[in-house]
Amino acid sequence: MKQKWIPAQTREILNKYGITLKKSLGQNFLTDLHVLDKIVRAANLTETSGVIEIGPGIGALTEQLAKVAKKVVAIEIDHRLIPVLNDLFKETDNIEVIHGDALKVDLHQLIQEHFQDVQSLHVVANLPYYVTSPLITRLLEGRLPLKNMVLMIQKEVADRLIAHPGTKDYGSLSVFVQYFAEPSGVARVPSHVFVPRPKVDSSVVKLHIREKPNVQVINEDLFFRVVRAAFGQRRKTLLNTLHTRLLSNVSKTEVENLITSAGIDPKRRGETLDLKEFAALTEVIYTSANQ
Ligand SMILES: C[S@@+](CC[C@H](N)C(=O)[O-])C[C@H]1O[C@@H](n2cnc3c(N)ncnc32)[C@H](O)[C@@H]1O
Repeated sequence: MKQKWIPAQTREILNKYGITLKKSLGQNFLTDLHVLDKIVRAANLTETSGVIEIGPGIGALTEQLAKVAKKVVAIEIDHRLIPVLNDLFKETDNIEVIHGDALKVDLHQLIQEHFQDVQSLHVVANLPYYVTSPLITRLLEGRLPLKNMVLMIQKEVADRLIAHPGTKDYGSLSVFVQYFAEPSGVARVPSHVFVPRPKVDSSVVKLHIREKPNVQVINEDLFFRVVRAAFGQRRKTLLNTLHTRLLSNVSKTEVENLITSAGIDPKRRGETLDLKEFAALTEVIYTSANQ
């Protein structure tokens, strides 16, 4: 049966299977074909694309993705939804439903097993809000062979992903995401298109995965430690926060000299630095520690 993905029908499916939605799993289901279509179009899928969907719910987005992509593999944590998805898609041969936790599933293995025959790979999801940051981190850090990710997330988090240096939303998550990807906003989504309505506003963002990271860094682990330290105390100068949070084993004057030698004013605040400046800072710290 073709679904219309309107609220009444979503409730009907849930009633039929005796499912009450769990807030703890971020279960706010999309019930608007226009929004679903916007998400799918943003991913630039073709008939040779593979899609990993996280949290298919009762399959609203899954169905639209499968109409354009070669194959969709959808990972759903809630076992109660698996029979719903299997029933809905029993006649659709390019959708595979996996019961599992997207934070734990071995995604490299999943790609090996399911996506040998695709020309581009995408992650598309209306993400459960409680795992947004850990999931984005896992997907990017894993260096999966992705072309892009199109994600519906909480508006506040979306604003952080695309934020520029010196703005209130710019933080370590912005730097992390912008290191691996080029993020852009796709759409604001009003809460009334979900069943049930979430308390927060939502946005769709697209992360175009970079072939190489945005900047070259001498040591990635140190780079991200420098970034986290720099944002650790937002109202303090870079000098104070780096001395307190990362370089307490050397004198303040030495920290000051290091920052200056990276071409940065030690009195600036950490949240004004761009990725190139964080990379330069990492280099001087790394070099001085390894002399
Ligand atoms: C916001 S709903 C989206 C549902 C559907 N894609 C839609 O757009 O209507 C999030 C879905 O993710 C599932 N989920 C929550 N945590 C998960 C996890 N760790 N791994 C996989 N799925 C998860 C929930 O059960 C729910 O079905």
